[in-house]
Amino acid sequence: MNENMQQYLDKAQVLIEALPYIQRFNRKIIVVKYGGSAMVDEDLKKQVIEDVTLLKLVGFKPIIVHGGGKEISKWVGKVGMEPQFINGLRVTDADTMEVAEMVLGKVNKSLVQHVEELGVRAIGISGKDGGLLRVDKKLSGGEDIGFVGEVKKVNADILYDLLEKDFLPIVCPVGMDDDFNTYNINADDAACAIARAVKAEKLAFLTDIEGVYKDPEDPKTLISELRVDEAQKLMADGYIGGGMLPKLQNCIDAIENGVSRVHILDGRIPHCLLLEIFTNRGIGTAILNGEESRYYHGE
Ligand SMILES: Nc1ncnc2c1ncn2[C@@H]1O[C@H](COP(=O)(O)OP(=O)(O)O)[C@@H](O)[C@H]1O
Ligand SMILES: CC(=O)N[C@@H](CCC(=O)OP(=O)(O)O)C(=O)O
Repeated sequence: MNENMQQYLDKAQVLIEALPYIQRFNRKIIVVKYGGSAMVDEDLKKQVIEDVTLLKLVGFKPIIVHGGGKEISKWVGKVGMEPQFINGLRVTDADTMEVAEMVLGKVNKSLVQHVEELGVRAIGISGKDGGLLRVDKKLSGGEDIGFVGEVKKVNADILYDLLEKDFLPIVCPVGMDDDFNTYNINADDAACAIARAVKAEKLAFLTDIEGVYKDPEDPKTLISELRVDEAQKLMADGYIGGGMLPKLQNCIDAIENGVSRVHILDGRIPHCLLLEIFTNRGIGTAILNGEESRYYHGE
C-alpha cells in the first residue's frame, strides 16, 4: 500500500472511531461555555466555531453560551475606568454595565457571523430576549458588587424552539430582573443555569488553562477526574482562586442537578472539543458525581 493510501485509511479510521460517540450524543443537547483565550486568538476562535458547527452537522444539539471578560476589561480600560473583580465576578456599576452589554453584543454577533459562514443557521440572543434569563441581584461574600445577576429563571422554551427549527443558539450573558433592569451575568453562571434548564447531556467549559490544578503553580498537579466532594474540599482549603471559583461551583451545581457530563477544557488546545467528545484522550478535568468514571464503559 502506498503512503497516500495509508493516509486516507487513517482518516477513515478516525471517522469510524467517532461512530459510537456520534450515536451516543445524537439529538442530545450539549452546552458549550466559550470564554478565555480561545476567544481572543482568531485562529482558536475559528477552530472552536468549526468544532461546534461540526457537532451540529453530525446531529448533536449544541448551544453556545459565551463570555468576553477580557474584551470587556479592554474596553472598560479604554473609557478610563479600572476593571475590578471580587471572587472572580466583575464589580459592575451602571457605566461598566453599559460597556459590558455593548461589548458582549458585539462578541455575540461576531460568533453568529462565523457560524453562518460555515453554512449553519445561528441565532444570537441575550438573556433579555424573550425573558431567557431572569435574575436577582447577586452578592459576592455578602458584598454588593453592583449590577451582577444571579439567574433565578430560564425560559428554556425559547432554546427548545430554536433547536427544533435547527438553529444554533448563541447566548450572551446579560439578563433582567423583575423590574427590567439590566444585569451582567458571569458567563459560567449563565451556561450552568441553561445546561440545567435544558437538561443538557454535556456541559463543557472552554477556558485558558489545562483544567483544575491541585497546585496552580505546578502543572504536574492537573486533576483529570475530580469528584464533587474533592472539589468542595479543594475550594474550602483555598486551592482554587480567581475565575476558577465560580467555574468549579457551577460544575458542581450542574452535575448535582441533572447534567450528565461536565468538563473543564483547555480552549488553547486546537479542537479540544472534538478531542474530548470523539476520542478517549481524557483531556482537561471531568467533574464527576460519586464513583463514576470519565470514561464510558467499554472504552
Ligand atoms: N486551582 C486552580 N486550577 C486552575 N486554575 C486556577 C486555579 N486557581 C485559580 N485558577 C485561575 O482561574 C483561571 C480560570 O478562570 P477565568 O480566567 O475566569 O476563565 P474564563 O475566562 O475562561 O471563564 C485560570 O486561568 C487560573 O488563573
Ligand atoms: C459578573 C461577571 O463577572 N460577568 C462577566 C461576563 C463575561 C464573562 O463571564 O466572560 P468570561 O467567561 O470570558 O470570563 C464579566 O463582566 O466579565
